[in-house]
Amino acid sequence: MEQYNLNTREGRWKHFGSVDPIKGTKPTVKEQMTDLQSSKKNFLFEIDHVGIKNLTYPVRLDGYQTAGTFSLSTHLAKDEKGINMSRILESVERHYDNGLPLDFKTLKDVLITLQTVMHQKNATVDVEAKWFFDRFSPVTNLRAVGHADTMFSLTVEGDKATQKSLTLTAMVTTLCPCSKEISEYSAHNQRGIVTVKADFEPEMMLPENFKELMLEAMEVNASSMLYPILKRTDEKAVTERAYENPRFVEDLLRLIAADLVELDFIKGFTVECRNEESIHQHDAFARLTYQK
Ligand SMILES: Nc1nc2c(ncn2[C@@H]2O[C@H](COP(=O)(O)OP(=O)(O)OP(=O)(O)O)[C@@H](O)[C@H]2O)c(=O)[nH]1
Repeated sequence: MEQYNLNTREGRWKHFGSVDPIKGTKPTVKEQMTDLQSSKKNFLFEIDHVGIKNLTYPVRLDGYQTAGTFSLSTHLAKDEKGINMSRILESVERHYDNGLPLDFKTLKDVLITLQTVMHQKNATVDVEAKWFFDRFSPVTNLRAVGHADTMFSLTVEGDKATQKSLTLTAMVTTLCPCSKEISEYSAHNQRGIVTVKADFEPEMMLPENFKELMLEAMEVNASSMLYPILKRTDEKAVTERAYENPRFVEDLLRLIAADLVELDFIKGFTVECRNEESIHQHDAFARLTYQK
């Protein structure tokens, strides 16, 4: 059996079974390599979306650097075999600045770059990321960091956006009206998860605080909001507020919808409320879609 020098990395690798590369016959220089993706003939179908999913990349949202999960794609014409996928990351990198700024303007710039380098007629991005913001306790006014989940979604064709939406997911408290009504004391309550997907006019400027306005509609209509820090005076306040504002999952859904109807920059929405029931093992939910 061959003896290797175990005092070197290479020797140890061979000792553990690594072998030398073979003398290959295929080109090693890019210009001589076949570019299969760029072959042209009738490939039967055009493709609506082809690209990458589950790309984790740093984003910057309202002063916080956080992790974004990206899906990026383009159209593909019928006579083209494949896209050049490496160009997707190159397009993101071109707009990267200590994290990709997570706003519709930057996403549009990325998509225009992507569409151009791919020579395709449109491009789409979905980015999911945590949104962190200041949250002050209701009585003691102590600052701490709260969060909600976002998904920014955008499509461009040429230099115009053709689809633009934001999905926000936030947690709230709901106190059961039925339980309050029938019980001698107390009322059961639960953590509710509210998701709103708001569609915007693709080329319309949004108010600077569009995320805050949507989040406010989702939180203030609940029995109580959630806070990172609560001292005893705060805890008393949120407990009593919840008791004063009981909500079925249907109530919360309809009250949020009424607020969203009043937000002019939203042209249509889907809202879903899901209560993690504290007296059941299952959840309660309600959902509605509305076009203005
Ligand atoms: N189209 C396509 N590409 C894939 C697939 N799976 C992996 N790849 C990618 O193929 C890429 C390499 O191809 P290209 O991006 O075309 O590389 P290239 O031709 O050297 O790049 P350019 O110089 O920009 O043309 C790698 O980034 C792989 O991730 C697939 O199913 N379809």
